[in-house]
Amino acid sequence: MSFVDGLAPAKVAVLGAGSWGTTFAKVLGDAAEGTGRSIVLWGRRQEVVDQINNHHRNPRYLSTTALPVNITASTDVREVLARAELVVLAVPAQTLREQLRGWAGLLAPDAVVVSLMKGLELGTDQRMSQVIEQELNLTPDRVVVVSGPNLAMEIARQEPTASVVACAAESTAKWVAEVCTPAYFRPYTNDDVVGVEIGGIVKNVIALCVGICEGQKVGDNTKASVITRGLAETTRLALALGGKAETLSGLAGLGDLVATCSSSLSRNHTAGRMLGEGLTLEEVNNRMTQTAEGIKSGRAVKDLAAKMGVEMPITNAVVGVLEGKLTVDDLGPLLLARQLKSEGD
Ligand SMILES: NC(=O)C1=CN([C@@H]2O[C@H](COP(=O)(O)OP(=O)(O)OC[C@H]3O[C@@H](n4cnc5c(N)ncnc54)[C@H](O)[C@@H]3O)[C@@H](O)[C@H]2O)C=CC1
Ligand SMILES: O=C(CO)COP(=O)(O)O
Repeated sequence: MSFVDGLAPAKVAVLGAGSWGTTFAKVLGDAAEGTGRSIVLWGRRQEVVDQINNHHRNPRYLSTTALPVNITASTDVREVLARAELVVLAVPAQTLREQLRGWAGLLAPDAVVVSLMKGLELGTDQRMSQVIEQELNLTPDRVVVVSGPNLAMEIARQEPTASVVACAAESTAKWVAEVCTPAYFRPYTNDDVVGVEIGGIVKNVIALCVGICEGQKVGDNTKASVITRGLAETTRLALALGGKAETLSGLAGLGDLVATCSSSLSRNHTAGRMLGEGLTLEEVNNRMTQTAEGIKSGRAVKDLAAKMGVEMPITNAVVGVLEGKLTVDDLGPLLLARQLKSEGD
């Protein structure tokens, strides 16, 4: 198998044909041009799969993007996973464990698994790489996380973007980075899987808060304050879990936080804005057609931080709003009334 012998994979499976799964398949497909490598997408809906196979498009998620011809799709996960040396996972975080239980026996024996997901599992407070290791019985050297300022729509338009490919084993991270490097996408490797995942998870919660600010029509000082203090609490959690501070000041930390908190393309930012405008969470959920991970992961982050003894006031306040214990108008006064402290604490 190629991971073992160092050769690039001949087949890559991407499970999840939503916004990011489809876009990342395009990244892989463009990078594979002229190599003979095939990219096979698994989707749940026959009409999505048919559109990809017959028209090289996924109009449900990426209406204007033409997909490379080396991408095919199927609803048959067995067929998609057969002989795939690299398996990329892009389903909503809270559904991953259950999905993996059905897929576990179908993976090729030496497959490397990549998580594109930015969520924390409710109830267990586990990161997606931990869920993958547990359910597929994989060692950390075969589990990779891709994360960074990666708004799918911009990448689908081939706008220059950098990202992070993280794995405990540098050789695996390099192996994966080499197959996802088309001209418009530049991955950097990193061995800090914890820091990379925590950066991607918590920025969604902070983006909900910045979205709330936007919905309330407060200005840039407030949003910059939330972003900066949001990064401080994200970094505290990552460090407590064994992550590195420099990861959080890199692409998967600050980079993703800035992209998500500033972009109207972000689903978390959009959901926050609607809350800030006065919609209830139920109304927001009814309007969302794509996954906004922060809505559910917020609670898991709060629980994990409490378990680790890490102070996360912005996360706690956002969860208070999501759970109906606080109104959006309570947020500012609550956060500002906290006891004064040193910026570095
Ligand atoms: N869209 C983006 O710009 C980015 C998304 N991500 C992350 O990627 C992950 C996936 O997000 P998107 O593709 O954007 O979401 P999406 O909402 O666009 O697509 C989710 C996909 O999962 C499928 N799905 C929904 N429920 C499912 C279930 N119960 N079992 C199996 N499949 C199910 C949907 O049919 C769809 O194909 C999330 O964790 C997100 O945070 C990360 C970076 C960028
Ligand atoms: O993770 C993302 C950008 O890096 C996408 O953010 P949203 O899930 O909020 O759209």
